[in-house]
Amino acid sequence: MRVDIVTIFPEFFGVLDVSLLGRARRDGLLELGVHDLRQWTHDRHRTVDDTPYGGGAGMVMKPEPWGEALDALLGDETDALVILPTPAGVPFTQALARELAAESHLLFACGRYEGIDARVAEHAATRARVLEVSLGDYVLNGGEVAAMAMIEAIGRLVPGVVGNPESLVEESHEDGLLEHPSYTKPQVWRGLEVPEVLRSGNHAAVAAWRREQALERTRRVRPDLLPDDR
Ligand SMILES: COc1ccc2nc(C(=O)O)sc2c1
Repeated sequence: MRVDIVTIFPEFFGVLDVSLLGRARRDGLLELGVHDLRQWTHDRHRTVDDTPYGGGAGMVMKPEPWGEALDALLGDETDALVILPTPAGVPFTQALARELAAESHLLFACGRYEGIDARVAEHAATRARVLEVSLGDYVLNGGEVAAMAMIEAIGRLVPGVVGNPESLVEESHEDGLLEHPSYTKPQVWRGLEVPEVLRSGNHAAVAAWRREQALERTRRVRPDLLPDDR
C-alpha cells in the first residue's frame, strides 16, 4: 500500500518512521510520502489560505495549491482514494479501517483553518474516489491528527504489518464488542488476583469467560454497539 499525505505541517508525520509502521516501511509493506502543500504555491509568501466568500470567521484553504498537489501526486492514476479528514465526514470505524486496508493507494489531504475550498473535493471526484472522514464528534485544529490516527489504524491491518495476525482478531470493535480484560504475571498484585479461570488451562472455559466479559463490558460502556437482543 502507498500512502501520500499532503499537509502544511509535514514535520508532524516524522513519528511514522518509528514502531510498527516504521518497520513496515522498511519491509516494503507500506510506502509513505509526506508532502508540504506549500511546494505548490508560487508567491513570495507561499500563501495557502484566503478569506471566506460570504464572510465569517477564519480563513479557507485556497484551491490552486491543492489542485496542483493532486495533479502531481495522482497523475493519470484512477484507482487512488483521496481521504479528506473533516468534522463533516463519515465516522471512522474499525470496519472502515479494514476496508481501507485493502486499498493500493491512499492520499490524505490534511486541511487547516476553516477547511479546504469545497471545489477541491468536487474536482478531485472527477479523477479519483473521494471520502470525507471524521475521527469522531469533536473538532480538531486540522486534519493531521485525524490522518495520523487513521494511518495507524489502517496500516496495522495491512497483511504482514502485524507479526501475529491472531492479535488483530481479539481486539475491541473487531467482533462488534469491546475486548475482554487482560492479565499477566504476577498472579497476585497488591492483593488483586488474576481470575482463576484464566489459570485453569481449560481453553473452552477461558473462551467462554472472555466472551462473557466482553459482552458485560460492552453492555456497561457501549450499549449502543449491541443489537437489541444481546
Ligand atoms: C480544517 O481541517 C480540519 C479541522 C478540524 C478537523 N476535525 C477532524 C475530526 O476528525 O475531528 S478532521 C479536521 C480537519
